[in-house]
Amino acid sequence: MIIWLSATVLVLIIIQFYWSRRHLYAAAAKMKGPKGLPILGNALAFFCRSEDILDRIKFIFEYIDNEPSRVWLGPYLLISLKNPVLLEVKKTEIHIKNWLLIVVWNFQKIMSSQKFAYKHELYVFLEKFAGDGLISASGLKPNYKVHRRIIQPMFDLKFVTKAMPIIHGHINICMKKFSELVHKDFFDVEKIIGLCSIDIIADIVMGKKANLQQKGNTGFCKVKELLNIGFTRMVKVWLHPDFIYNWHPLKREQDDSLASVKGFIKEAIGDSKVRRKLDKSDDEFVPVVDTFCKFSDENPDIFTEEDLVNHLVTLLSASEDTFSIISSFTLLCFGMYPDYQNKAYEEIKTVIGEENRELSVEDIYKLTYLDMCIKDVMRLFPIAPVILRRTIEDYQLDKWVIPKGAAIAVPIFFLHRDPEFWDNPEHFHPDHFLPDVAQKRHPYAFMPFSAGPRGCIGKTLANMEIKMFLVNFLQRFEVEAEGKVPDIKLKTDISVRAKDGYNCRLKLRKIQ
Ligand code: HEM
Repeated sequence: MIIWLSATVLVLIIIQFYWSRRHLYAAAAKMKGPKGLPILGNALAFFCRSEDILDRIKFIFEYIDNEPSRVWLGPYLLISLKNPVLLEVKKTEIHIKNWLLIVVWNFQKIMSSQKFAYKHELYVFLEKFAGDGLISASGLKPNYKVHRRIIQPMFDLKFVTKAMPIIHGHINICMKKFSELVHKDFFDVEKIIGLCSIDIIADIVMGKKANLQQKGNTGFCKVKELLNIGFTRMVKVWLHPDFIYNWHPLKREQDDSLASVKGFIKEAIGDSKVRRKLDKSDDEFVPVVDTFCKFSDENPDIFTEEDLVNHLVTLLSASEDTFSIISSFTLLCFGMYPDYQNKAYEEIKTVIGEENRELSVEDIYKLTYLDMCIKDVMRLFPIAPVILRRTIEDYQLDKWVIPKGAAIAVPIFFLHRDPEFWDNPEHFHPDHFLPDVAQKRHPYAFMPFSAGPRGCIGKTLANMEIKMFLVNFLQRFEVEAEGKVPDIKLKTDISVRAKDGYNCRLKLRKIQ
């Protein structure tokens, strides 16, 4: 009797579950997409080693053409919008006002619309350690917008300009490390740049001297590990239920990494309290942690102690290795395509000269060819291969319905290599960004920093760091690498990376 009753209850629960989601199934049935299994959908594609996840994402998305297409990740419906025109939905509104018929072309852009500025439920696995930090916050709670409005201006050009001498100091140390490796065998440049990247972020965001370039990697704080664990959990649906995950070795790793990160942050907050008691002139650089702590002290209701920690975890994770990954990929590309490297160097020689000196914002803005090179690197190797937005109401998109509760998946990696928008999609080809060529391209065909209200707040800082690094590097060294871009094997955790490292060989530049 009890078995019969339990079975009936279970069946009723399953029916109720499917019935409540019928609008998702109806919408998905009208879309193309890879075949999946009942319940699991396409989730088993990710039953693989972590380093093969990008290949599996590629495998799934290669099925997908320019129409909205569906992928089921267990119970989650992801709708891929690969066509940038669909990311910018044209909707006609007709109003009758004072007997006049007014037709309004309302360009409701998915990427730039507040209506689509909500992160999908899958980000909850990042929220587990970064709480309502900007990257993981769904955006549904009112404090998201308030916090974004407070934090975004903290990374403006004024902040970056003041940070430039500090960044320059760390890059100088990095150059000394590179000069020890000149004319040696191939080595992974990211191992050197990565430490410089952490030294910079520890200094300008956390107000701490990590000195990893001098001391070597001493474990620092395990923020990268945390992000990777969160990402693994996002894509592997069998790790979603807490009762399974809590027994998995990743949970212990997560607890251990979180303790290390929070310990580091608490220390930085303590140091900040001491530092803020000292008098400072207005021109002096103020690390982000001090601005945060001051704001939190003055507005404890808006910016609680918990918010403070969550935002610092987020900023550390967003900035710890983004600079080093893009700079390393750029060196790899320059090594593989020496003509472009020479052209970038010639521009630096003309604009800045051959002398190593502190750079100004104006210097950096004049380096238009270098800018084109970096953009093409970010096209080929976007940090985030796919981003997910949540739909909060049914949305009619041409003949399709994007149902409430589905995720809009924006496959940035695939947009960036779509032959419809790029002449030479699989190769490093800075001419993709010649002004007259770029002008003709759809703006959403290139989104390395995402776009709109959930776009990256660290864009100016990242661009400046990368360019400062490359100017200093190219003034001193020539880089060589084997193969061409299609030979670089890629993987992704939270960021796209080179599977086999960024192996380059250095020569001292001959100054003519
Ligand atoms: C080359 C370097 C960088 C790239 C390519 C990059 C790219 C991105 C992308 C694609 C997103 C959207 C993520 C999503 O929607 O899931 C994002 C968001 C974000 N980035 Fe960056 N980022 C870079 C550097 C930085 C740096 C240095 C910082 C810190 C200062 C930073 C802070 C953030 C934050 C806080 C968000 C979340 C914004 C929000 O949702 O309100 N990023 N970034």
